[in-house]
Amino acid sequence: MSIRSKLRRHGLFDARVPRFTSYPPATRFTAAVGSADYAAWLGQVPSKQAISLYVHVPFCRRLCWFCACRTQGTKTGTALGGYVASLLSEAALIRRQLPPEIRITRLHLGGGTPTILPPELIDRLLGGLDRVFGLGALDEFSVEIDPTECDRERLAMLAQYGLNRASIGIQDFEPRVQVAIGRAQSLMVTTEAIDSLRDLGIHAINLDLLYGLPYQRRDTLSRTLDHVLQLDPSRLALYGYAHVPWVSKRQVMIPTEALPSPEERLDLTELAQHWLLGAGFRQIGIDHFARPDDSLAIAFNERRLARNFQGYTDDRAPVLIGLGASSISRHPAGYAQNEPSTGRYQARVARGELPIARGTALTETDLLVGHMVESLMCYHDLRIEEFGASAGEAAARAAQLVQDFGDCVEFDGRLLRVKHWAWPLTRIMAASLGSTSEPGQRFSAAV
Ligand SMILES: C=Cc1c2[nH]c(c1C)Cc1[nH]c(c(CCC(=O)O)c1C)Cc1[nH]c(c(C)c1CCC(=O)O)Cc1[nH]c(c(C)c1C=C)C2
Ligand SMILES: C[C@H]1O[C@@H](n2cnc3c(N)ncnc32)[C@H](O)[C@@H]1O
Ligand code: MET
Ligand code: SF4
Repeated sequence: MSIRSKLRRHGLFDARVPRFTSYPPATRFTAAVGSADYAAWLGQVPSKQAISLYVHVPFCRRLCWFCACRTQGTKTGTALGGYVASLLSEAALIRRQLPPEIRITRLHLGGGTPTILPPELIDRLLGGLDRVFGLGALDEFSVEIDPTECDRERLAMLAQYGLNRASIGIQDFEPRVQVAIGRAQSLMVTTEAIDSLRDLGIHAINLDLLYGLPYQRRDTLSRTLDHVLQLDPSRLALYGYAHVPWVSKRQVMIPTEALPSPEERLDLTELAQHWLLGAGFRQIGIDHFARPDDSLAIAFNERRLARNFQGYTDDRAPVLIGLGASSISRHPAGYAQNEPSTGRYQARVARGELPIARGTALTETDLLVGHMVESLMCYHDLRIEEFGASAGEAAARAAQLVQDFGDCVEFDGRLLRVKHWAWPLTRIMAASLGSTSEPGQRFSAAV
């Protein structure tokens, strides 16, 4: 049987599965977790704990039609000052629940478009966060950047606060694809943004690409990859376009008749993998690539990788505090998500409430399955000894994987490895480890 037929038999071309940026996935969060639970979790953070901060800026000057991120358009930017004030109030509310001595080791500004903030608001936000939490112990400070919505002044302000990694949205350079996804972005404006970053001493540069976009074909993707390699990033994310108009209404603008088929999507991702591996990148998990000297590649080699809401990370801090509308926080006890609506988020903060809308507490089983999902998504393998006291249960679940995916895996009782040809099935395998497919839940395509 051909590899394609085997992948088809295991459902690759029709399954819909979570992207597993968390386990349980965000679609399983409920109102059972609220502000009181979150306050209790903050109170349990040990003194001097390493903490990561994520700050969500849900505003964009443009609203690209393909985008499934939580964001809203703003022409004038009048809402930005009030939003930054809410972020700082929320930070103060959180700080009160934490022990006196904490260590913020990572800061990530995401969105949306954080670089929509003018320099004085960047200064107010970062100065404020520094006063509330202390940013003196940061080992990584990263920002998501839209090259069409940033300039030297804003980047220089970020650099003053220690910016040392940037993640730049590209998606695709082909003009016809850009028109179809409502996102015009020239190679020149992208190059200028990257040059400015390098001038400021920021050399850790990640670029985001998508496969599976309308009108994207092998020849167009090859041209995009050619441009991308000339930009010489240290890391690349190659996400599969998730067409989920029930999550993101503006995706109704996407011409669905021009979308590649699932089989063509597999072709496109294989083509890109081939190019990137040939250009000296290492593959990280299901959709990332890194230069061998990039911290993600090093973490992969040392088995220190983790999943987070940005995809992959070498950040192992056990506590992630998310600030801003729709942000998710992670504690050893569970996940808590803020109000997704910016208005409700700001109103609750103004009332002095931790603005939690929903979440999930983690059971022992969630922790084990989450750890197994993370291992499959990071390494395409499971090392049973890594599951410690739960090793017996992990081995039983691995045996179930062998039952369901026998030809795709090798298992000797201690190590389960997904065979290389079967890597595209990783999300499907991960989904089979736990109960994530509640009725009516509509995830993105598996390929
Ligand atoms: C960084 C970009 C993206 C994030 N999520 C998505 C993108 C493109 C896309 C996405 N999010 C969800 C789905 C559907 C389910 C799935 O296929 O896994 C897709 C395609 C679900 C989802 N993700 C988050 C939440 C809260 C949900 C539930 C649905 C909803 O709220 O509408 C969390 C989350 N994901 C991202 C961020 C930044 C984020 C919260 C801060 C990244
Ligand atoms: C933060 C990153 O998330 C990715 N992104 C945004 N929207 C989607 C989607 N619908 N499907 C897949 N990835 C998406 C983009 O690559 C962006 O740069
Ligand atoms: N908003 C930026 C861009 O589109 C960052 C990635 S999308 C969250 O380029
Ligand atoms: S891709 Fe970036 S700029 Fe475009 S709508 Fe999404 S968050 Fe905004």
